Amino acid sequence: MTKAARDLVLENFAWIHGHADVWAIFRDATALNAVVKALVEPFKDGGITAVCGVESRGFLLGAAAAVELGVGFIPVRKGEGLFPGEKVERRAAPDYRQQRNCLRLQRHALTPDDKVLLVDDWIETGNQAAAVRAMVSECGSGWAGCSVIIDQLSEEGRQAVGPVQALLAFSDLPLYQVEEEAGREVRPAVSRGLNCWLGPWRCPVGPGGLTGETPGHERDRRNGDIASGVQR
Ligand SMILES: O=P(O)(O)OC[C@H]1O[C@H](OP(=O)(O)OP(=O)(O)O)[C@H](O)[C@@H]1O
Ligand SMILES: Nc1ncnc2[nH]cnc12
Repeated sequence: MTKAARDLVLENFAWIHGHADVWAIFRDATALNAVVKALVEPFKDGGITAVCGVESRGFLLGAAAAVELGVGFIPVRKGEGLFPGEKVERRAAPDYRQQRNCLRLQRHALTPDDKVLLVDDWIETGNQAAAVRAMVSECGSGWAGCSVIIDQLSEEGRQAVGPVQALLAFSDLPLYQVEEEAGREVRPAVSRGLNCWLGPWRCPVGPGGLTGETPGHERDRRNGDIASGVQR
């Protein structure tokens, strides 16, 4: 019997230092194949004309989903990379790491005849998806919704992104075993990830203090524990 996509996701998913390693799912040929097929299945007869994907995990999954659906792929760039032609742009509201991304889509990629499906690995605040939806709408195209591996949306976030199909809910993921990874007892293994980055920090030490970015300092949102001692 063929293993279900969600089982293969759970088999391959890993936490590394509190961060979700979704890339591990893509490394496994069987998991990747099953996941892509499962992501598009609910939309097979939905009249989708294009799949959108947000850089970078969304590029990989979105392009594979587009091939599976037999439609083209529309990239939404998040970085500064070269992207020829006229663009539609949105500064998305903060993502799950409190970062504000400038999302860009090529204006000529969409027409009013299009009906777009956004494919991504994970949706949390929904702010990237909401920004993509707004850009698609600005082009006059239709919106089918989102297909993702992991759904971590709040009810409020869900309103903004339209119908969402997911292979797993966030609560289906294994817990992150903090003390196992550290090899010593640090605190109870209660967390389902430390993915909320604190972003810019300020240390009130020395003349004028110090500032910087602390991607390595994360907060466990589940129990509100500041793991690094750095304050937001
Ligand atoms: O629902 P939101 O809070 O808006 O976040 C969703 C986005 O977060 C992840 O990307 P990430 O920023 O981690 O970039 P990556 O794909 O380059 O790893 C994920 O692939 C989504 O695109
Ligand atoms: N908690 C999370 N970990 C990894 N990628 C994500 N994308 C959205 N939320 C995420």
